[in-house]
Amino acid sequence: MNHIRNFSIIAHIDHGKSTLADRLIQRCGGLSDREMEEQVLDSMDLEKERGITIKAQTAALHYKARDGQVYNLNLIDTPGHVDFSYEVSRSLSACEGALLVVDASQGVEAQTVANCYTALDLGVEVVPVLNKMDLPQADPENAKSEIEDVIGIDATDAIPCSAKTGMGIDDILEAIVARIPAPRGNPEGALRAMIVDSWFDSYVGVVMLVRVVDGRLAKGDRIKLMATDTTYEANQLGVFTPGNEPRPSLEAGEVGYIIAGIKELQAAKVGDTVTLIKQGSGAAAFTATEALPGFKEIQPQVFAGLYPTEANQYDSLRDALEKLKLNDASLHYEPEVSQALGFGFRCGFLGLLHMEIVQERLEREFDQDLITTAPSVVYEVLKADGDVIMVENPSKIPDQGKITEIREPIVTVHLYMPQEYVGPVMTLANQKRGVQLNMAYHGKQVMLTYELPLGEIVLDFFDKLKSVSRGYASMDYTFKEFRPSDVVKVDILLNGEKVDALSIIVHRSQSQYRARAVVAKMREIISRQMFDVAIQAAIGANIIARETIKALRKNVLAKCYGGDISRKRKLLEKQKAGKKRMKQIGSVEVPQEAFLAILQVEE
Ligand SMILES: Nc1nc2c(ncn2[C@@H]2O[C@H](COP(=O)(O)OP(=O)(O)OP(=O)(O)O)[C@@H](O)[C@H]2O)c(=O)[nH]1
Repeated sequence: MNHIRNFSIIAHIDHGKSTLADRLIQRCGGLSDREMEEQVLDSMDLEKERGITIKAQTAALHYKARDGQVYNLNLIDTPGHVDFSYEVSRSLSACEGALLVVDASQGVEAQTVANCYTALDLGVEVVPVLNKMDLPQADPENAKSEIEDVIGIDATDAIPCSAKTGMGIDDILEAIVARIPAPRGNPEGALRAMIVDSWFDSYVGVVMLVRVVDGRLAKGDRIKLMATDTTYEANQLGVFTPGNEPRPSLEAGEVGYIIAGIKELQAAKVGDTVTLIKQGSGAAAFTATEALPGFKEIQPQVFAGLYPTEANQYDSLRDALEKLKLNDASLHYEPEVSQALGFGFRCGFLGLLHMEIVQERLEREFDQDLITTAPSVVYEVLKADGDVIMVENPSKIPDQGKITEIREPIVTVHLYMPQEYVGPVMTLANQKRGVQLNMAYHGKQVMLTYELPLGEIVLDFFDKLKSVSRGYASMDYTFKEFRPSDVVKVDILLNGEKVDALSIIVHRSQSQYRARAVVAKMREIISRQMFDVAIQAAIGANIIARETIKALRKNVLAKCYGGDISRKRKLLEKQKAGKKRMKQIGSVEVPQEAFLAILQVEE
């Protein structure tokens, strides 16, 4: 164990995390120059385009240090967005150290701060690295003082490097060996290995990436997953280099994979503990009695309806969701019927980004044409008859007369920002019905603690936070409780017909304002039809806002004179193409954007 170092890389987008990881892998002999051309660690196309790493991956490196000893360095990749903060905390907890990569020409950026605090909270040793030193505008002194002021760790020994030219790479490897502690844990104890990540492979089933904390696992051992209380046989073990390399066993301190014939990703939950089951005398000593700390059951936070634009595409949407779910345990879905949209699915996501990713993959990889309804959180409703129900779909909230109380989810939010943005961030949090709990200083960095309704956060809080702080503020949040709140359902009516898929839930104090804004936005979005279209918003039977889209006076073809067939055809084709992502509701054509009007309302 003395020769093992487990570390991850914390970096702001574009500061060079992937380039540095590839450089370390290359230096340790894992990659040829040709492979180096392709960045390896970000494997999904989508991730590349968005620049975020969604699936944690790993590489076991062998490094011969200046002391002549060979070390086994395990790089564990971490995802980088607030929706995935639980995964981040699990992958960081599998490490003893983390490289904090800061672009020396840019200085510290907000996104890294929250992850850095997570690492420090977990007792992970943070080693600052100043990247992009080859750039003429690199300013290492400034970057160092920002690390000290903003993050509050000593940056005297920050390592200057260039992932691009290779400068400083050996110094980083030496620092990993010298400054990051070797893993602790009991090699003789009962096996406890934490699932850092898991994914589905169509050939071998579920692959679990684990960090062995105590004990030892050998090929063929029977294992138990403690949270789900299921048992399997560990029929393949190995490490990633970053390609997979089979091993007969995994020892305490190591990071590697287990393949155990698991068919369903839900069985191998991130953060769960793997232990051993053995038969015979003294067998009990191999089975851990206590799981590793930190496991959490991940619940979807945001729900939205996904509907095919064409009714006959329902089966293919279901197949696509099924396939996506194979590799995304946090995606939930169940069939749902909407009067307006027909058959579709109510889906649960970790957050808005996760929702966007799923939607995009369905469209791109599975060729689905979708209508997505506005995202909503889950509400707890106490009905007049004493029943308590959970409601994930605004249109399913019972009529007002049948409700005693609606409780909305409240989260505790930590907001991190440089001092000068405290004012605007507080204003934003107050606007969103936040209650301030605390304010703490870390150097020039401030941490505000608030309680906020999750419903306000999922709408646009993150984007607003970024815009009021010029990108410098960051946040993380955890669920606290359901709390009674004066929220109401606002229905939207098109030509007098209630459209269930357009219902939203808002706080009563904002209902007038938001209803008016949504209706006005929809008037802009829905194009003129052959007849007048009335858009109304109502709470129960009370209409609280109204707009009218005036009928088109001429039809499209009237614009074409005489018999210019080709022009007519072009126009019609254009209309047809424009029909995509539209839904006929009653006699009104409603485009996708109209369903998301609530997201576009400015405060
Ligand atoms: N000049 C210079 N450019 C670098 C260096 N390291 C990385 N880059 C460039 O910076 C950009 C971002 O690098 P990435 O490695 O993709 O950054 P990342 O942090 O992994 O970004 P994401 O994958 O988007 O999170 C790329 O265009 C790299 O070529 C460096 O040391 N010097």
